[in-house]
Amino acid sequence: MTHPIRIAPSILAADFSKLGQEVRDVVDAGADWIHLDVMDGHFVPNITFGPDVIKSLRRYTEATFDCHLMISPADGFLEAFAKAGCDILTVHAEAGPHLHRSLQTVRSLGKKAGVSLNPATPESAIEYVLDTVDLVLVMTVNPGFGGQKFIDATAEKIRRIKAMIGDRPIEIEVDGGISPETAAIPAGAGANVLVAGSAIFKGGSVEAYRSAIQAIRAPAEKARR
Ligand SMILES: O=C(CO)[C@@H](O)[C@H](O)COP(=O)(O)O
Ligand SMILES: [Fe+2]
Repeated sequence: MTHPIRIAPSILAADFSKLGQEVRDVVDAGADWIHLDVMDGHFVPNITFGPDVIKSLRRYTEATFDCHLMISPADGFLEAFAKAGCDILTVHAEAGPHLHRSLQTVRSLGKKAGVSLNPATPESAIEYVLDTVDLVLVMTVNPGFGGQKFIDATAEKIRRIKAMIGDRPIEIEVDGGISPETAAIPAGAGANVLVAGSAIFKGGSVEAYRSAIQAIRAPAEKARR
């Protein structure tokens, strides 16, 4: 199944003092989804924000809220993130012992279920949950921080996941180190959702966001298969 290329700016790199305006601006600039990085200081060595912040951002746009939960365990918070207005809830395969249950819970809350893999986790970790997910998020850096370098070895993992998925309607997302220079690598391997934080928000204006989004989208669309 062919999905469109989607660009999902990560607000981790936005100006936190005016997050609502940043979300509005990046949607005006052509963002398809808004990527929200939730970090707990336990699963990853950084802390960001929780459901209350997401709920307050929901007022600024109707764009899809793509919530990347870097929290462990995640299950006790899924309902709160669903109620806050997340459309996609992605849990890490490494975050808890009952991945299948977490994904079932997300779907029972009426949300799209995503599963994410750290760079060191093999694709076999998600083999038995593929019928329970709408999205696979392949981390192309180690989670926790923006501004890191894209890990080239992840391209092979994306190709393998694409083959495993077959004709299921699952989207493949990549996250970390995505820029105009690297975007063609994951797109050529089979990813269709590209998260980018620093490469988009470093511009600081709607016009700069628009050209950064286009500079990522163009090579990805050219490379995609
Ligand atoms: O989940 C994460 C980091 O853990 C990401 O979503 C980053 O926010 C991506 O930032 P850049 O690598 O694009 O700067
Ligand atoms: Fe992320």
